[in-house]
Amino acid sequence: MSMETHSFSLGVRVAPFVKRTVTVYHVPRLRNLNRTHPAAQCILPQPPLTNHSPTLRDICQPHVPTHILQRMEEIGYVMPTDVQREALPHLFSGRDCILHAQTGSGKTLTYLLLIYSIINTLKSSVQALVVVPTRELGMQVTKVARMLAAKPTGVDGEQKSCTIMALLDGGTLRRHKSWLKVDFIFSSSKQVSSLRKLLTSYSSCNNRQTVFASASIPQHRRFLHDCVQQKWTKSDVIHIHVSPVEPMPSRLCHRFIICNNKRKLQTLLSLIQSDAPESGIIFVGEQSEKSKKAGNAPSTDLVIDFLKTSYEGPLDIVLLEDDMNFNSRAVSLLEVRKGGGYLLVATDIAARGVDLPEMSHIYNFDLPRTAIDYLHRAGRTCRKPFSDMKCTVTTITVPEERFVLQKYENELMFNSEELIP
Ligand SMILES: Nc1ncnc2c1ncn2[C@@H]1O[C@H](COP(=O)(O)OP(=O)(O)OP(=O)(O)O)[C@@H](O)[C@H]1O
Repeated sequence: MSMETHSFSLGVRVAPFVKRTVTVYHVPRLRNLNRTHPAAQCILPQPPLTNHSPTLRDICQPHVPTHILQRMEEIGYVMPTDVQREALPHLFSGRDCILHAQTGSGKTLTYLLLIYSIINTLKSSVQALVVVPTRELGMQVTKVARMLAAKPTGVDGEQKSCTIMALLDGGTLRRHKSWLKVDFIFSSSKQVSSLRKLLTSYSSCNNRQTVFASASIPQHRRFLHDCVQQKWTKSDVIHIHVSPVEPMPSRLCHRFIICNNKRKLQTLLSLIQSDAPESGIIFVGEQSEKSKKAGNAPSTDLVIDFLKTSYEGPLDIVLLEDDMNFNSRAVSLLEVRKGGGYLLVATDIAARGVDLPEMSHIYNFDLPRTAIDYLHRAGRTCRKPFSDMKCTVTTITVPEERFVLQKYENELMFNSEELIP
């Protein structure tokens, strides 16, 4: 099972007695499934919003504390996105769910509203656990959770806001230290086995509510079957699949440009100069072990050095890659979140759920390794629900790789427009 998951613990002050625990796995990539389990139910999209559509408050009112609803509306969350409208009633009913919806569609708020509908901040023990693949994501989900938990403006009532603690890199819960280490994408068997333990030994699917949230579940029926067979979820788990025929937002414009390897850097510069983006992410492939052994500089350094000497535009150039230590990565993300124009040169660590709503341009300097990686990189843009902001993903490819991009187009059902250099 190759899974990436979101993991951070809501360290709220709660009592040993727990009404219901919630465990959420924001899992951007799940193993393929071939069979539908009879008990599992698949929910397909409902009709689009009309002016009589329920607001988030209408959907959440009986379940989520008023002060959280007030904060939610203060932040600007008024109308539900499709996944929120479809998933929340099932989540509030206590059902295990697999939330399968596009990147940037609001899955984080969906499971946080469920968590706030359940935890009791006057009692002390851990009542909810969110598992994410990288520290950046853990901090991001923590930030949204803290925003929702803050006391609404002008409310003096007794309602105690809860303390949100991100347990990153081991955290204080000793017995769970092994799997609270955040900062790896569950790909190796060792990492996946610690996740299996989390799913099956540290707690049972019968004494918790389990939610998987993902923008990509290739052959999702098989994953659904595994969930029930391996007792990761209860047998009546619901698979909520929003926009099943459109894995990526329709307002995303895909482009590609063919050039030889020697011209890639210059081609990137010309693209940035002609697009003049307000901000952009330039995804670069991770350096292979062979290239490291040969003492070559990583592609990220080559791109950064080239842009620092050749790019004369107004945007700051920022680096975010796996090999950086956590503090340097946190500084880079802080830099980018400050707003203002920037070009973020990044490896795929920035492709997992990082939320930069103003991002409009994505450049694949190196081709993503898989179609799912393409989807998650592309998903770093088009992150403003209800907005018609035009967003583009441009892939720079050498002639012999064109067929790979075509394969991704077929798998993810999109078309790319060719730019002539
Ligand atoms: N109901 C809403 N109304 C307006 N904006 C929303 C709403 N729900 C979420 N958002 C915003 O949409 C953006 C994307 O939300 P979020 O990060 O939860 O998406 P996601 O589905 O988890 O994406 P990914 O699959 O990439 O992790 C965020 O900036 C969030 O603030």
